[in-house]
Amino acid sequence: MKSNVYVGLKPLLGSATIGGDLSEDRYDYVLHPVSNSRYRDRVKVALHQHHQQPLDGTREALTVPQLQLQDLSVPPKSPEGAAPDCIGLLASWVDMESADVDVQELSFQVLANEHNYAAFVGIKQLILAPPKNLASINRYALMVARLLSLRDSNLNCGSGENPVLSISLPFFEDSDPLSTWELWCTVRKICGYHSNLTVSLALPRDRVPSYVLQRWLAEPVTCLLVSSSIFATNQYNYPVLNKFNQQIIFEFQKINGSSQTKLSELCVILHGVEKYGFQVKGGEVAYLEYINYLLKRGDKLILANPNMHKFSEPRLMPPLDPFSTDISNAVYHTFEQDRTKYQMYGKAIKRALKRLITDGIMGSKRDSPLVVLIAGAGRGPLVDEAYTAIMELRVPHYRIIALEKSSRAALYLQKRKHEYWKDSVELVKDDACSWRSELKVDLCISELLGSFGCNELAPESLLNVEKHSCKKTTIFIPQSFSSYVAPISAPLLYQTLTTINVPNAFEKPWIVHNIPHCITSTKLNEIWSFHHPVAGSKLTKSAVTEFKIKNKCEIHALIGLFKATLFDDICLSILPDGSTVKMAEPIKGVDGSAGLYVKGEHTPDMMSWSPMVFPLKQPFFISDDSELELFMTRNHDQANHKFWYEWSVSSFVYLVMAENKVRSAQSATQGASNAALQTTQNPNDRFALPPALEIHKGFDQFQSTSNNQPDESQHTMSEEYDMFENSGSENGFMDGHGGWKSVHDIHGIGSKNTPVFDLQQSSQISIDQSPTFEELHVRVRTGSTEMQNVAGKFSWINLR
Ligand SMILES: C[S@@+](CC[C@H](N)C(=O)[O-])C[C@H]1O[C@@H](n2cnc3c(N)ncnc32)[C@H](O)[C@@H]1O
Repeated sequence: MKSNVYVGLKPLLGSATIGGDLSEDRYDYVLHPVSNSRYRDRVKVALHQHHQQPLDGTREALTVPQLQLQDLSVPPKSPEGAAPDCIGLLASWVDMESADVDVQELSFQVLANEHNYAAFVGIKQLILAPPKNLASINRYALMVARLLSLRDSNLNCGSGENPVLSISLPFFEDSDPLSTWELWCTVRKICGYHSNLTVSLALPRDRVPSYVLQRWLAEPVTCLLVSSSIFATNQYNYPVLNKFNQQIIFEFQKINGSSQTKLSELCVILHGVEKYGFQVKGGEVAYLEYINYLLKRGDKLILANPNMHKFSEPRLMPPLDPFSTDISNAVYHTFEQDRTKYQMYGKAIKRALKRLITDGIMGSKRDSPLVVLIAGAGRGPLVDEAYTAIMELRVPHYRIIALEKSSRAALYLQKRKHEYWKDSVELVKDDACSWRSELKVDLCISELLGSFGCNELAPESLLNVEKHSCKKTTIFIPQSFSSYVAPISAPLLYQTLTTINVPNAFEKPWIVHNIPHCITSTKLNEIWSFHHPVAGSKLTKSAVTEFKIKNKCEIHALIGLFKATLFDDICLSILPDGSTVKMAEPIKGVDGSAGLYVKGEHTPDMMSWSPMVFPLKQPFFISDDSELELFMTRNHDQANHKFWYEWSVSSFVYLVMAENKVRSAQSATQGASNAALQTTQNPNDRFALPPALEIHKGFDQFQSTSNNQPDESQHTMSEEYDMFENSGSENGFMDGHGGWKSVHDIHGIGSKNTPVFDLQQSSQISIDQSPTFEELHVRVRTGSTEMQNVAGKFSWINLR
């Protein structure tokens, strides 16, 4: 197990280069601009000369000079150097979003030169300044995409591994806490979810809403930028971080870089320490010592808590199919490590046996023995639990039958029978689906549960036993189990599925182990459940379920989870702790009242099941205050011996309209196949609209209505030079507000050209609510995905 969290420093601009300053050796990384002001000046001259050429056919293409040794802030490293590794800062004085094609080209060439140099000398990561203007975000993103595509040419000419490009952004903005995430989402989408594109976040000055933190935890964050200005001092005048920033670092530490495909590490980068270092006890180095202390404390906590540790690699696996294939020995071995699961089973078995005794099903002087069946015994751990319980309860007359279809697992059962069970367990090597016996079972124990509950076909497997070998009083362990779903944002999952060498990977369910994801709905929904005996109930299910989505998000998949009631109140659950769960049917509380909502709780320390996901072929963007409707099926096709799932989602928004407007809207949408307009006059049967109705415009909408394009014909020389003049020196962090300040300071962007993403101005439209007409709530479909795995074409289990 390895921690992949490191500490870096951005030294004062113009201070010694790598290895020159001893204090830098205490860091894992130093952050340096790739080129210096000399290069900027040379580029400036080149542009000037270009513009002085006559505007006729003789004008030569703009060519930016190559980097010279004197232009470099990061000189080529000698291999024997013990200096810390370098993270490069790309030039922030270029204008990636310029409408002037010359400036655009110049900007690209500068960044490309820096990028190619970084690739050549082996710099693993380059940090890019944020976009300056939301209205021209497409130009920014396309420039990033162009830089990322340098990859192929570099690799072809043997220039070494291309560096990761990391866009620096504030954690959030007060006016719209997800606006910086949305910006990132737009850029990475345009860049095709490139695996070399990551984000570096400036730790905030103010508390982050938890949904924003959750969102970022699933994104490929490679650096946390920590300005010395956000530190407070403790009673001894040492620099310390606020609790919420400590929490942010800890949460990212738990992720341990596993949200990225390339670097798989996180660097906490301190900057500006020279500004306040003299004011705090311990000086500049006290900041580093404090971050090291936080990371050590975090590591200890993580290692002490098995539920927390994410120090193992993220993995994507096809779900196990113990129904139609045999499980490998290694998988059995892994199952058997989970003591918690067997302890829960042991408890449930003991309690069920006691119930059978008190109910008189088996009296001490009974002639017929108590019959316990373990259906799908594997290598025997549940037989152990049953045997131990029977011994402890001194059941005088019993039969234990271990039924297993795998002949290899049966070999282990045979060995165990002689060594541990004193030959008092009967072994049957057979398939539960066809097993016939004269016996009637009192207690039927099985563990045929998948991560989605029913996906390992427990209902199908036990049907025959229920029909032929059970009686009315038979107790089943588990008694019942339910499947739960929720939409998730999981960029790494999407990236992995686009590159994985599996045909139709998006049409199949997967098991995700340690792949960071964020549940984007307010609740998880129970979708269906099975109660043993299942005979008489339908094994095919079809469900429509709705989720409320409060905050804009991009959905990559549906997560599937389960909870099983083993016996009474003894449960196994992989629902996330603290989640709110909406049940399919109201359930009775202890006070007798019925409710739809319960709190989810993961069985502590249980590790056997990782979540299942049903991927979406395309990332699905959903705006604030939307509803997501999931359609899902579980298909048991007896005639064709085939089992499969199908799924698709649609998004809706609710509008409040005056009655006459609804009528005109309805006629406008008539015949439109992808738009559904439904009205309801009862606002309580759908989730409530915001009290003062507003339509929160999404980022895309802003782009399409923006009129901010500069008039290219009015381009002047003075504008060209602004690009160079605005690259002022670092300002104190204390004198700025908002998260952008910290990001700008990292790049030395002066206050004069502060990018203004005035989302407030553009994000809301008020609707006149004067109550002239009766208000109607209108449900408008805003998007739909394709139905996936139709008819089990790509993913199915053979029922034969
Ligand atoms: C998920 S494993 C659990 C095994 C055991 N409880 C453990 O913890 O190792 C399910 C077991 O049931 C067996 N199994 C699945 N379907 C079966 C069937 N129809 N008949 C008999 N055994 C079955 C599999 O071979 C496998 O050994």
